[in-house]
Amino acid sequence: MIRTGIVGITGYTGEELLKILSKHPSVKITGLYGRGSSEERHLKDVYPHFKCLDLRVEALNAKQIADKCDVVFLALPHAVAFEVVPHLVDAGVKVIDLSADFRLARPEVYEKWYNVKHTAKEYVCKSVYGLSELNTEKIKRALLVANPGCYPTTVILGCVPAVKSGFIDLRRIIIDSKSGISGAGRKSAQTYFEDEHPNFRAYKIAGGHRHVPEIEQELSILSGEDVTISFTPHIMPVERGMLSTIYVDMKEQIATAAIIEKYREFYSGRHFIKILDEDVMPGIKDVLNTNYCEISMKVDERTNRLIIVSVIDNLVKGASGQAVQNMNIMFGLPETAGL
Ligand SMILES: NC(=O)C1=CN([C@@H]2O[C@H](COP(=O)(O)OP(=O)(O)OC[C@H]3O[C@@H](n4cnc5c(N)ncnc54)[C@H](OP(=O)(O)O)[C@@H]3O)[C@@H](O)[C@H]2O)C=CC1
Ligand SMILES: CC(=O)N[C@@H](CCC(=O)OP(=O)(O)O)C(=O)O
Repeated sequence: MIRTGIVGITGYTGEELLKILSKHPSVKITGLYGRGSSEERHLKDVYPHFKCLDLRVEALNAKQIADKCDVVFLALPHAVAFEVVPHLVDAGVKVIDLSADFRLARPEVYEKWYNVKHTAKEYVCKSVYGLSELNTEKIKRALLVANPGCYPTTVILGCVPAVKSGFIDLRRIIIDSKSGISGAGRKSAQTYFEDEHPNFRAYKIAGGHRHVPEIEQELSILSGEDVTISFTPHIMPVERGMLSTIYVDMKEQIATAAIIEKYREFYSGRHFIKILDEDVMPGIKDVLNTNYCEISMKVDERTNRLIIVSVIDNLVKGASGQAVQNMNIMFGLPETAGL
């Protein structure tokens, strides 16, 4: 059994990790860590609905975690884990970090977009960007996986076959994404439901969102060319789910059916990616509580633009589910184990 720890258990993604890992056939949960109280608490005092699990929540102590765990999931806000990661990685513990701290290859880019000093720069080059379907071989050998952001997961999976194919303009990709409120973390979600619900609005428009450099970095690596995007995120009035609509200009005329074929070939054998038939549109309900990403597309013949729609559950494929998929890959298990 893989001895597994979750840090940040009181948050949305920590809870989702526990939900998945407590039923995983190859996992024994050996550590749950939170803050708020330096005293150990029973899990059922944090989450009454997990009363069947006889587990305790402890205060974070990097050295103790390393002794008790083979793998640790970090479900903490950005910049909180800088002190923990080096300790765990140096002790040979595998780490899957759900924050953005190790996603951007250049620490100066991270510092600019996250407005915080990167204090574990030497670990950035040791990390692998954990988009499971695209970096499988590197993830197999990784000690530190930087789990992708939720918006980047829908967007990159939705457009990478087109981006790699050479038939689209890589400087004019327009992305319009909508996220359930859990994407903002538990405290912001509570504030939203108290003050705003059921509002629907855009935010951080015109290149203002920190997922812009992450998406551009990965699409540029995958295509071998500089990719530029326009990205507009929205909050939608549901707890979870994410839908991205991606508009790309085509350099030649290609029929929708031929593009769908290319996508199916690209993702052949990848269990969690479903390329839908022409004119079948995915909705967030179709993927809720699952690790699937469903993708649909159609060519707008009037404008010669390809329009792609990609949906996930932000807490599963967009965070904790993909993190477990990465753990499965790292430990040589079937990718679908526990999922
Ligand atoms: N929610 C989502 O859809 C996605 C989230 N992510 C990323 O995953 C990470 C976790 O997100 P999420 O679960 O939504 O966040 P939450 O805000 O719901 O949870 C954050 C967790 O971190 C703990 N925490 C906060 N500050 C500190 C601190 N200074 N020291 C120690 N612990 C702290 C919180 O404890 P306490 O309860 O005591 O405040 C809580 O357990 C973030 O980096 C997020 O950006 C990535 C993809 C999608
Ligand atoms: C709805 C909402 O507010 N979403 C968050 C997504 C942030 C997130 O999850 O950030 P990382 O994936 O980079 O950790 C936001 O836009 O800031």
